Amino acid sequence: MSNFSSQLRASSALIKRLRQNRFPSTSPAAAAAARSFTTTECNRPTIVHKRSLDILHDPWFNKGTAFSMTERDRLDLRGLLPPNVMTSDQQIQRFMADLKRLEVHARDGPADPNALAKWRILNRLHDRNETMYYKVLIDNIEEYAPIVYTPTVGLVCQNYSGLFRRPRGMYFSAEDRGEMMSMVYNWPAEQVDMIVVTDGSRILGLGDLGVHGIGIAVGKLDLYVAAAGINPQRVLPVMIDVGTNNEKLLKDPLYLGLQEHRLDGDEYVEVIDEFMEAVYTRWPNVIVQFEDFQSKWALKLLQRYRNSYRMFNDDVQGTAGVAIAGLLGAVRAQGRPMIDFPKQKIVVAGAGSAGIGVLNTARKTMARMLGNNESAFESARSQFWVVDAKGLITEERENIDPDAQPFARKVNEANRQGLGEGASLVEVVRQVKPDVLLGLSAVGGLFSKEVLEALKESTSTRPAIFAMSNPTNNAECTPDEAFSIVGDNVIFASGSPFRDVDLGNGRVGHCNQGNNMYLFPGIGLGTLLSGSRIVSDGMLQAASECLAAYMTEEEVLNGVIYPSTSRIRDITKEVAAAVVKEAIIEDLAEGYRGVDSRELQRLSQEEIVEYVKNNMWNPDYPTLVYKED
Ligand SMILES: NC(=O)c1ccc[n+]([C@@H]2O[C@H](COP(=O)([O-])OP(=O)(O)OC[C@H]3O[C@@H](n4cnc5c(N)ncnc54)[C@H](O)[C@@H]3O)[C@@H](O)[C@H]2O)c1
Ligand SMILES: O=C(O)C[C@H](O)C(=O)O
Ligand SMILES: [Mg+2]
Repeated sequence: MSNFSSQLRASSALIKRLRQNRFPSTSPAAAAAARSFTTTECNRPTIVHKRSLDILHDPWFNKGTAFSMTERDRLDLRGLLPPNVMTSDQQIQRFMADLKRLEVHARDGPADPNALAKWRILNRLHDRNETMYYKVLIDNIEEYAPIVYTPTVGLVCQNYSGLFRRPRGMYFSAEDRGEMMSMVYNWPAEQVDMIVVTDGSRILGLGDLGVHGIGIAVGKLDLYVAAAGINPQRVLPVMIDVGTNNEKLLKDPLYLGLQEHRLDGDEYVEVIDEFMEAVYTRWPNVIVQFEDFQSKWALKLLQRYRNSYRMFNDDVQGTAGVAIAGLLGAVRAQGRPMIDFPKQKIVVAGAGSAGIGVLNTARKTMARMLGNNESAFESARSQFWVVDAKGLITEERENIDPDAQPFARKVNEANRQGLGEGASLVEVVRQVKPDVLLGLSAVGGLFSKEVLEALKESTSTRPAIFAMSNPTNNAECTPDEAFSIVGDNVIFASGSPFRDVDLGNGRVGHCNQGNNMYLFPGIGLGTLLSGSRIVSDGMLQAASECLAAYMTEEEVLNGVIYPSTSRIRDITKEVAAAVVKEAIIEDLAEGYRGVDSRELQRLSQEEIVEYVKNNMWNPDYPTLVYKED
């Protein structure tokens, strides 16, 4: 508890913080410093140590037909390319014409039957010319995020053995024990800023996909580049292959990973420890994002590493922040102030790492609003009803998961509501009449007609449904079902993208995408640019509050509680700036590159945003200059 209280002391009241500018006005010297250390790197030529075909086959440096004639001469490329020098815009037009051919017979949107074919075309571009790939992605993020990221990335992981062409990222397997410290030097980049690592044990809601889960790390890092502007030469997707418990993969002769059951217990932890030591030895400043580890390990590994390494778990912490921002938006959408959040009755279906992450953070947020003390923390507990595969969790539950224990309903209290241990979701919704129904269960269709009918009796003027499980088929319900059964007034968010619903008479039922993509890129970028050695609770809270405050009053009243993906680069910049600010306030910011902590302290709020913006990579071709090794 004392730890919690000190976090609370470190941060002032939620509402106040949302709009507060706690930074002193800037001195001319600080402003000049901000300008000088934000010079972008892309103006400088890039030195390369290869020429000729080696350049064309290197996606980091290849420009294809956009190599100018002088550059072709300088790099021994004359005659190796068609003679017409193209601009990068012309290249993109040519590429897009090819990509769009697939759309002639396609329904657009998430159920696009050509999604996998589009992924292949984009992946081939990624393999041969990274700059152009990210330009296409950034300029068309709304259209292609669902291809390179959720939901198509799930399909890619499921079909990875057939789709695999060139490797991307690094694989550390149980067979590599004792070798990782040297293996890590096989990666060609001297500098790595961001690693996304998975062990493939719980990919989206698709279960254990073993080594094929590498696709999720690649997809997350695509967003790091596209949304956060992390330099693509400084990202590293990692798969830790400790085996798989997926019986189909164990028997599949075409499976690409270790065909043995997963390591467990101390043996498992030793592998992850060795990996962490190796990557932090080579790249002491790297940030490691843990992704799609099964819940059994996700929370334990987070506790193990979070105070000693610069790391976070996206499914636990990123998801929690996105959910809180959405929950606060849902309160505002009812025409009530955010401070009413502690009055919300919330039913959560799913008590895995994602559900528990949301519950812990929501409870702390309520407690802060209620007065930041133990009794506030205790009273916040009673706002949650948690249902897992065995039904309502009460204190009567045998062998209760210690992480779910704090949310078990007291038996007397549950009985008074006509509920008992293991009560079904529909019974719970009927009796509780919640304001919010939030799903992180990975069970598609869990919010059945019966459950949604029961939600019609909600005591809220505007009930909210968060069907957050991924990919599309795992969503607890669709927006069509939500609006048609519960009513036009409902607030709806889903983890995977769905189309808005036509409610007739020109009215639209808005489908929000409640996905951790709105936070993890900004958390990573903000941590990087602040130089904080850890990712603190305060930094995560600042990220979440920034997302909550991003939506205007008018938007939330119209049921829009998350921004559209087309704004993801802007929201990520703001989130990163909020994270940098919080790191400065908490005295965690040690600086980044030429910028030391004192210089960071002197920056005004606007300058921090500028600092972040100027350090975001843009997909422009640099001039290449050859030098011998
Ligand atoms: N939208 C997002 O940003 C986001 C972020 C993280 C995770 N997720 C999604 O959340 C889902 C869960 O992730 P996790 O790591 O917590 O998984 P998990 O498998 O560890 O947890 C699933 C939980 O759901 C419960 N459950 C299963 N069947 C149920 C039922 N019939 N009724 C109620 N509860 C039931 C299980 O008992 C368990 O507690 C996945 O689909 C994942 O894609 C979404
Ligand atoms: O990957 C996503 O789309 C969100 C989340 O991290 C998940 O595991 O479902
Ligand atoms: Mg995930």
